[in-house]
Amino acid sequence: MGNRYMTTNTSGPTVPAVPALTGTVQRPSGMRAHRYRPFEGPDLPNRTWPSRRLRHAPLWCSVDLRDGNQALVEPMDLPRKHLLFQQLLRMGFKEIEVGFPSASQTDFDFVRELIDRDLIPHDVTIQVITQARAELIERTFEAVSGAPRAIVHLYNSVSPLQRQVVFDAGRERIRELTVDAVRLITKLAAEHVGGVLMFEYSPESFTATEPDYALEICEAVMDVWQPAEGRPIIINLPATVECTPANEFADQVEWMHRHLSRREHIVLSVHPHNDRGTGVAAAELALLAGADRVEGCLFGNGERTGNVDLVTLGMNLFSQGVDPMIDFSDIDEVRRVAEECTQLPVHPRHPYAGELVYTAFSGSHQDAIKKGLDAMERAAGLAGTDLADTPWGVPYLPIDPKDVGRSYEAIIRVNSQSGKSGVAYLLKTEHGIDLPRRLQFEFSKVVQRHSESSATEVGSATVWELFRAEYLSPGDRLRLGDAQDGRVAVRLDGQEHRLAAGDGDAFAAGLRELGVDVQVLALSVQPVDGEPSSVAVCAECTVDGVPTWGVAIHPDGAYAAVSAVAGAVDRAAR
Ligand SMILES: CC(=O)SCCNC(=O)CCNC(=O)[C@H](O)C(C)(C)COP(=O)(O)OP(=O)(O)OC[C@H]1O[C@@H](n2cnc3c(N)ncnc32)[C@H](O)[C@@H]1OP(=O)(O)O
Ligand SMILES: CC(C)C(=O)C(=O)O
Ligand SMILES: [Mg+2]
Repeated sequence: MGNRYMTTNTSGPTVPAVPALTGTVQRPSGMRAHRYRPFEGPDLPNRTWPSRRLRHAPLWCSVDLRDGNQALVEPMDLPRKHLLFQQLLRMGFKEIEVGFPSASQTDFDFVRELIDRDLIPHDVTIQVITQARAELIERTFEAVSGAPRAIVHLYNSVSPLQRQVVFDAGRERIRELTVDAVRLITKLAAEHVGGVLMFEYSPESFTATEPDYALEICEAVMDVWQPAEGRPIIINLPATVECTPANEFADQVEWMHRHLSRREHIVLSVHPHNDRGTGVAAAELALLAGADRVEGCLFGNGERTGNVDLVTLGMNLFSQGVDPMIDFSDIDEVRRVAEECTQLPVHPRHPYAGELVYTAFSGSHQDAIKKGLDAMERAAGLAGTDLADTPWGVPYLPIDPKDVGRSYEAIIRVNSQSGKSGVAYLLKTEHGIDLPRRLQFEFSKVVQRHSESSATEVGSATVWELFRAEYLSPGDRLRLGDAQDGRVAVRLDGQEHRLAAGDGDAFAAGLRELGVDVQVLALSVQPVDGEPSSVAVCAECTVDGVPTWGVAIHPDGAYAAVSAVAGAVDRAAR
């Protein structure tokens, strides 16, 4: 059965959608959609990628120092390149494209410094890119001379559009140009002094290229390089401009994966960009479709809308219980270094790393998070395990912020969208006071009134000030004095008395004898950390038949109970 909302099929024209159920009729926008055509990918009726699952991390290659760098307003200078390189090493990247040394003196010098100053760990491979032009290839080999492990990465665009408008050449000519470049690289690689030299080929604009031609050109490249045991080749399939939905990219990758010869000697790599905003999805589906390796940048820096974001990709694996093989445990430091090197801010809502992504303002989210965290603590206590090793299950928080080096401090922030639980969470975590549920309702209205009138966020210091002003500051009707010999001094409506101070109930009985209509419904008592350690008492009372709360904090528990009841009477008169 067809999808009732479908507006096109692959062969027919676009027709306006007419959703039958809601009665809504959508009108054509008048935008010039007729100028654009979908790219026709390979026909792959028996695709296998949809039923696969990602169970392990791919090989990662950071291209921050090349593709990310070439997209910056001010490309990185040497100190910034070193800073980012060191950060990538700390995170555990083992393949790092460090530049385009034939294109810029800075990149050339950077590669030379890495090699000459012995800055490349023995298990790390640097990668350098070059166009298919002899003088640029020769200069590239000069740059990597003496490198212990290096990948020379050759690219040239093979799409029909670029063949026509950039190179003014047909398929044959482009293949010759490519093969000539690979011959030169093969020769220079054989002469390479130093260590291991590997080769990567990218048919640039792969996603906009006829599949049979992309395959033909990769086969021609391999005929020259002759990949074999111990002599692999990296075939990198770039979505230079992301121009297909992620599922179609997956089809393209699976098609290549199945058709490439010598597959066992190929590291099949993908290089997604993010023009449609689906770079991460494209990379994930490409891995299901047979790719072994992903090239991308931290936080999705790169040309236009960026390269695929390696942080999101890696953390997506992590959140499914798969070790990403990259260390994101200090995400704020990674973000700080990336921002310093690229001079680009990371969005506050950036997945896993943005300033606001572990923060809830809205009441129902805060309530669920608070309950989830409480349940986690109980579960850890019952199992006798460390909270950090307890299976994670907190609503609205896909991962434990502590796993990326964040604290719980910013999880709940209060504004006019917040409810009782957020306010209660702040009082509990910042001041150690666990409000009884009905008091949470009462006090959250005080906070709500304040946030609506100020139209701002209410920080935890303000919540505490509001709490003190509401519950802990004496008013005019009833004030307590010293307690002595089981009795407490009271000033009620301007008259001095001494009443029994045994507990809240006895004190309330004394007040009733003085004509105050007060009943104690419940007293909640809890210890509060501090110097000296104190007791907090929340007294649920009725005064003149009206439910009213009083709160007191005091080192002496009995005095705190009396004081809380006095507070309720005093508040009722305000
Ligand atoms: C998708 C990608 O990210 S690819 C990487 C792109 N990165 C960069 O371009 C950053 C660094 N680039 C540069 O500094 C320069 O472009 C250089 C040094 C590589 C070349 O500079 P120039 O010779 O001045 O050429 P220009 O910058 O105008 O590049 C266009 C020329 O390169 C040719 N070209 C583009 N790509 C390739 C390629 N992969 N192989 C061979 N020639 C190519 C074009 O056909 C054009 O040649 P033409 O002038 O004869 O028509
Ligand atoms: C792999 C290279 C050439 C690239 O950056 C791209 O095609 O996007
Ligand atoms: Mg790119």
